[in-house]
Amino acid sequence: MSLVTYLGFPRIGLKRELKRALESFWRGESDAAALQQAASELRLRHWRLAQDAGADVVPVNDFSLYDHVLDHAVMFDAVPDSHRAVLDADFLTGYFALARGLQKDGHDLRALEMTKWFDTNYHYLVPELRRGQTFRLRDDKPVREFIQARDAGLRPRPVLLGPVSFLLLAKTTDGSARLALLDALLPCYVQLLAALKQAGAEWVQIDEPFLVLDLDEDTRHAYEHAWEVLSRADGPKRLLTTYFGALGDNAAFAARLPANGLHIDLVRGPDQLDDVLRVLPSDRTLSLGLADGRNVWRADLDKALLASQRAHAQLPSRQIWLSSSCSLLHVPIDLAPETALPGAIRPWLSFARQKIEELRTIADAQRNDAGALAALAAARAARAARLLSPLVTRPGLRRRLEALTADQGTRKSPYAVRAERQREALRLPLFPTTTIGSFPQTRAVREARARNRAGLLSDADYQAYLEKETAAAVQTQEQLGIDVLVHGEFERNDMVEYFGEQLDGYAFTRLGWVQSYGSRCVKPPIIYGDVTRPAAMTVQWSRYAQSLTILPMKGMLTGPVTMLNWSFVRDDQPRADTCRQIALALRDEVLDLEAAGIRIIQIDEPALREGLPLRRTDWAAYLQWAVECFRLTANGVADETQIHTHMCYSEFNDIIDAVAAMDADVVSIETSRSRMELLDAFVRFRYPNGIGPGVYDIHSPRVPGKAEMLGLLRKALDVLPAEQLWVNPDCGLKTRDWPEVRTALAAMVSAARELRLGVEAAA
Ligand SMILES: Nc1nc2c(c(=O)[nH]1)N[C@@H](CNc1ccc(C(=O)N[C@@H](CCC(=O)N[C@@H](CCC(=O)N[C@@H](CCC(=O)O)C(=O)O)C(=O)O)C(=O)O)cc1)CN2
Ligand code: MET
Ligand SMILES: [Zn+2]
Repeated sequence: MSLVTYLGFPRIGLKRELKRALESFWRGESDAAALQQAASELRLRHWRLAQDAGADVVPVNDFSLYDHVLDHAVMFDAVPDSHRAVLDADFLTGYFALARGLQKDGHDLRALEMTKWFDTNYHYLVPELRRGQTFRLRDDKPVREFIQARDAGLRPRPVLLGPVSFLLLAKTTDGSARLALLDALLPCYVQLLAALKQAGAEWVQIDEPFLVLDLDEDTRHAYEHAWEVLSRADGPKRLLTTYFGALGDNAAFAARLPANGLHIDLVRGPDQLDDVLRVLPSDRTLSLGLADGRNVWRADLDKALLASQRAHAQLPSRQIWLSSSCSLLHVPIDLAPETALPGAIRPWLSFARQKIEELRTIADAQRNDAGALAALAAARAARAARLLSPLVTRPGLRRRLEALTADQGTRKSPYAVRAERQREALRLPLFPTTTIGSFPQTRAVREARARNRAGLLSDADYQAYLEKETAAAVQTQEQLGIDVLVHGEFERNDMVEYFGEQLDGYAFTRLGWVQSYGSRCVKPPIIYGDVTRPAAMTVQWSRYAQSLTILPMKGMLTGPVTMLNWSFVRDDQPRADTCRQIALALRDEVLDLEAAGIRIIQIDEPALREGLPLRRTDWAAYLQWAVECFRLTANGVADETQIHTHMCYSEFNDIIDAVAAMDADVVSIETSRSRMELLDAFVRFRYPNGIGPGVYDIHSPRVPGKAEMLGLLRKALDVLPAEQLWVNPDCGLKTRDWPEVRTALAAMVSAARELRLGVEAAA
């Protein structure tokens, strides 16, 4: 008999109920009790939904008010000293101060750094530790959520982030070794496991995703030691959970760690089942990650059934669990309300709820349940229809891809020649100022779009409204004295979804929200077929904005790699092939913008680094095609046309050659939170092209002053030639308000002007 379960569920709610509850609490419009009530209802609703879909056991403590890594840091009291007093005085105030900063009532607390959760578009908060850090169990959230589910009649399994993964996700502020803190941390886990057992937990799920990465000796020792200590605790049975890849060379090692069960990801690592069956001690439960927690396609149930049968045959006396590959956090909740999806495509898809139903089908098919066998046949037919569907292929595009030549990805002249031509054509001052693209997406802008979608605002009136906003943004930038303008992106719901909506081969959802960080969500569009561009997508807006000013107006596009990494991607061909198709569509857009008189074109690639494979052996191949795709998009233009790219959230040391190979004329990066640390990679590499290191942290409502920005720019000038330096914020300004933006940009422009005066005086 197989038991059906999953590793975690989306938290935000089908209608983003958690977002609304959080934002209303932050605005002071509702109190803590209302927020906790909303959270409690969401948890219960999601457990019941999973149970109704066929789950036998539901995870608990997968829920979080903001982020699960932050929850663990707070639970172990691993918070900066500066924040502890507020946390002691009022839990939620302290918790959100860590997540978002706190500038109120005499406090000036910064937020913890935010970074990518492995290779996903989810962001977690980075715990800050130091040598000699002490830990104590200051909260029992996993126990409370266990009790809530238990009392509601469910069979709950608490989820914890494992001790080694927790430390590896953290950073130390003094550069000391994180894993040296293991012995200080482990007693918290031992105490917590005892409390969970006492509350009645039979199993606990302990996530150790780092086991699918390359491990050094120290980390292996840490794993052995930690799991040895956990095995001696008087706690529930321990499921060692791995996901986001195959265990690979860590398979035997992970299988032998003292746990009672092992979970493996059979979507990212379909070939690892036999390896694991060979090395897994016979007393272990095996949890099979069969339903894809990272994508939205219906599973190949025949294949999944076979895997499950193979596991049963090899481990006849053992329990086999059928589960999701990873947490379902990264997929939308339910397909049922997506009535607007094309009828031909809907049957191909499976969201969180449907994935649990699929697992139920596999379990029931094993005992030849008639309903399950019928469902299996239906799933088989749907998959076959998808693979054969004429909607998926465009022969014309295939021919165009085959005819591609290398020179299409290469600029006509080398950078030095282009830079000279661009200097003549654009006549920009030294230290040119610009912004990254978006201006505030105010409630009014989003409401106008929602009303237009609902048919309450005509297309003409919506268009006029957007033109008015764009014109006002252009005027504001001119008044502020910015050198290279942007149109503001008011017409875009999101930098990926907006393009997806205009490309063929893409479908999009109404409620397919996926959490990106805290209360912020995205609706990743779904690439189901060959991607082509039926018509120009941005030319009208760029041309309109350029018509309002004599200053250069930047065209603004999302790059092919980011379009790929932030969409749900078809799984019937290599990702590289899909990326090349998007690159060709965007190349046409770039050339259309150039033909429309746009002299500077920015192609954003914030997700290029995020897509880097988790294993080093796979890096080169990925970077090869990712860079090739960017070049195919960007490099068809004349020497005089200036290509910018933008990357935020990037650690550049690993990819600096690739960034250089992209050969953009200017790259803007996020550097303000790290006080220009991220610039190091460019300096060490002697990166030759233009660089705009961000001087304004746009993730915080805090407004930096001129002196602060000047300080950052001088730091950059210490290591870079003046001709290379651009002046810009870290990223787009869509999440900010206008008053903050005006003040900050005015300060940014005067910082750049002062810098120019300094250079002239020195000359
Ligand atoms: N895809 C993607 N990934 C990314 C980023 C990004 O910009 N896009 N940026 C980085 C950080 N991540 C972010 C992710 C989301 C948001 C964000 O602001 N999201 C918005 C939603 C954006 C959106 O889709 N907006 C729609 C829908 C807006 C909406 O809620 N409308 C209301 C009505 C209007 C109202 O009353 O507010 C409704 O439909 O009910 C629109 O503008 O049309 C949010 O959560 O609030 C910001 C940063 C990394 N990853
Ligand atoms: N052009 C985009 C913007 O300004 C780039 C965002 S990168 C996450 O919003
Ligand atoms: Zn950005």
